Amino acid sequence: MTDIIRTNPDGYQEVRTGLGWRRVLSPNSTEATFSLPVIDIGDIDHPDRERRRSVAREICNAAANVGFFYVSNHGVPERVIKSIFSESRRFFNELSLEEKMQYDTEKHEHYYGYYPINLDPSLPAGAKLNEGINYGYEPSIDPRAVTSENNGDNWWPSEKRLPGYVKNVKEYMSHALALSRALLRMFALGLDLEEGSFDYLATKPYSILKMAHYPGVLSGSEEPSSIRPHTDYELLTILLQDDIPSLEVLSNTGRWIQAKPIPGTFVVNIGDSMAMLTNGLFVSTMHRVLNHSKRDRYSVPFFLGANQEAELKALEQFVTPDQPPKFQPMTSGEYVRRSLQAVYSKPNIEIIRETIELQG
Ligand SMILES: O=C(O)CCC(=O)C(=O)O
Ligand SMILES: [Fe+2]
Repeated sequence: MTDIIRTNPDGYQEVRTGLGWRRVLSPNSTEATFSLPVIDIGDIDHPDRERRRSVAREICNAAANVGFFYVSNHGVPERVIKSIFSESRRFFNELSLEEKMQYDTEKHEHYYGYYPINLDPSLPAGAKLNEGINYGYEPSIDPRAVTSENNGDNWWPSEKRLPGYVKNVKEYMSHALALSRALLRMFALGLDLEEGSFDYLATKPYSILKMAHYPGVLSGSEEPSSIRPHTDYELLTILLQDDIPSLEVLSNTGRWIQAKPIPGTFVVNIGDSMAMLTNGLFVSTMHRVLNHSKRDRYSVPFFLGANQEAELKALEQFVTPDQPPKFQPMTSGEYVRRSLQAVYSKPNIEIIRETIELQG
C-alpha cells in the first residue's frame, strides 16, 4: 500500500482521499474532525421543502468536510435489520467452505458472489482478512424498476438449503436502495440543484450489497481480522455494523478516528464516483477495519453505484477557472468494475489511481 499521508513540496502535510490528496488540517481548525457527525434524517421526506432542505444542508456539509456521517431516524424497520444480521450469520456459519466457494467472486464478471479469507499478502490488494458475499442490483427488489434485467446474475443459495434467506436479504436490499436514492436527493437539494437532478444516476444502479464476516480469531494467523485502508468506489455507501467497534476513518487532521457503533444508525460515506461528479467537493474518505475484539464481527455495506452507462464527469457547476476538472471522466461501469477487479482479481489498485488523477 502506498502512503496515505505525505508531505507536499511546500512542506504541508496531505492525506490521501479516494482521488487525490487534501491538506491536513491543524487540530485547531474549525473544520478539524475528531468524531463523525450524527444527522437526524427524520425529515428527509417531509412535505415542507424547507424542512427537507435543512437536513440536506447538514448532509452536504458532512459530505464535503468529512465524507462520513451517521444517520439516525432513517425509517428502516428494526425487524429488517435484525433479519439481515441473522441471515448473514446463517450464510457464513451454516454453509461449508466448499458450498460457499461454489459462488466464488473470481468466477463472476461483476465480482458478485463469495470471497474467502485469504492470508496471502502477495494478493493484489493485500491479504483478505475477512470473508464476504456480494449481491448485485436486481429489478425484483426495486418497486421503481425501469428494466427487467439484472446487471449480472446473483448466485443465491437454494430455498431448501437456507429457507427464507433470499426473501430476507432482498427485503433489506430494497430498503437500502430506497434510502440511498433518498440520500442522492438530499445531495442534490443541499447543493442547490433541482431535487431530482441525481435521480438519473440510479435507475438501474451498479450496486452491491455485501455481507461481511470478520472472525474473532483467524486460524493460521495472529492478526486481527480486518479490511485494509481504502475508499469506496461508488456514489455512496450505507453501512450497517454490529456492536463491535472496529471501523476507523482517516480524519482531515490525518488521524484515524473510530466510527463506534451507535444503535439505530447507519454510517453513510461518500464514494469516489460522487467525488468525481462534484470535482472533489464531496470527499471519498479512507477507512479501514481492525477487529481486535476476539469476537466475530458482522457488517453489511450497501454500495450504491451509478448506472453502468452513467458518465462520471465533473458536473459543470463544480468546474471553475480556479477549480479545473480534477479527474479523467469515465463511465461508472468502467470505473467501478476496474476498481473491483483490482480488489477481487488481478491488477494493482495504483494503476487505476495513476490513470485517473489528472496531473495538476
Ligand atoms: O465492515 C465495515 O465496517 C466496513 C467495510 C468496508 O469499508 C467495505 O467493505 O468497503
Ligand atoms: Fe469501505
